[in-house]
Amino acid sequence: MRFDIITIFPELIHGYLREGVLGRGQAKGLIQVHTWNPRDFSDNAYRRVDDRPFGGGPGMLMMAPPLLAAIAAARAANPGAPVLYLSPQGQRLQQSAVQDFAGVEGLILLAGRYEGIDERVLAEVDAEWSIGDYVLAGGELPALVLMEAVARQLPGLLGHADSAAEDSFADAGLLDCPHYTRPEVVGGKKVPEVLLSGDHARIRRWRLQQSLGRTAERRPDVLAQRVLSAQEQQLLEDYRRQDGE
Ligand SMILES: Nc1nonc1C(=O)N1CCN(Cc2ccccn2)CC1
Repeated sequence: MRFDIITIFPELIHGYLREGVLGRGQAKGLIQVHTWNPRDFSDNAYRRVDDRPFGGGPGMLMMAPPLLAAIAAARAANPGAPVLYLSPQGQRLQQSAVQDFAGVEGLILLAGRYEGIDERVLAEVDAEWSIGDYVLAGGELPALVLMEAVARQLPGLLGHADSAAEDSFADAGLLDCPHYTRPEVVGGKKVPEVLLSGDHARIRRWRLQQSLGRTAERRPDVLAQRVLSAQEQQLLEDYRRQDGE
């Protein structure tokens, strides 16, 4: 899968790509990442990419011509890839969209800076996406968040094949269950005995029950989006009863 990132800070992207799952994905040839710097497409000697907003107002905006030229170059290198603009005005990125993106050949991500971009650039943007209702300094982190979430879904990218499939949100929208590892006792707290039982069916049931209970307690909005099976309803009732004890 090929990602083309349009950014005036390519090092913010390449620096992060040297480590972790994205770095390994590049090394394995599972993903290719290219950056395009609008400054390289600026038609003035100062490589200017921003200017004051018409109508006044604080801050600067990214000018359209360098961005449009960078988008055209990215499209030529990544034909058919949708152009996504990361911005607080976008639709909220959820795991369902991440899984859909994992199925495409390529993505072009536009990382904005300053107070935003000239509105006329949006004629070349297929969709706007937000990683959350807060305002960052630029779109590079959101682009990396989207890329990493998508890359984790690519077959062969993660060490343990199941880990992406077992992602809590990938498990049809439940929060993750508690996890434990050695030592068995920490601060007087023991590992739940079910996890030491070797009874894998019982362990699976316990983990599902914990995920259901946690989701009900912390994210009832997420649980409301899921139709529970009879077994899941029973597990959740038992969880609530134990919790109430
Ligand atoms: N939250 C987010 N989820 O995606 N992107 C963000 C985000 O905060 N940012 C910071 C501002 N940038 C520039 C900007 C400013 C105003 C309007 C449009 N663009 C975009 C990326």
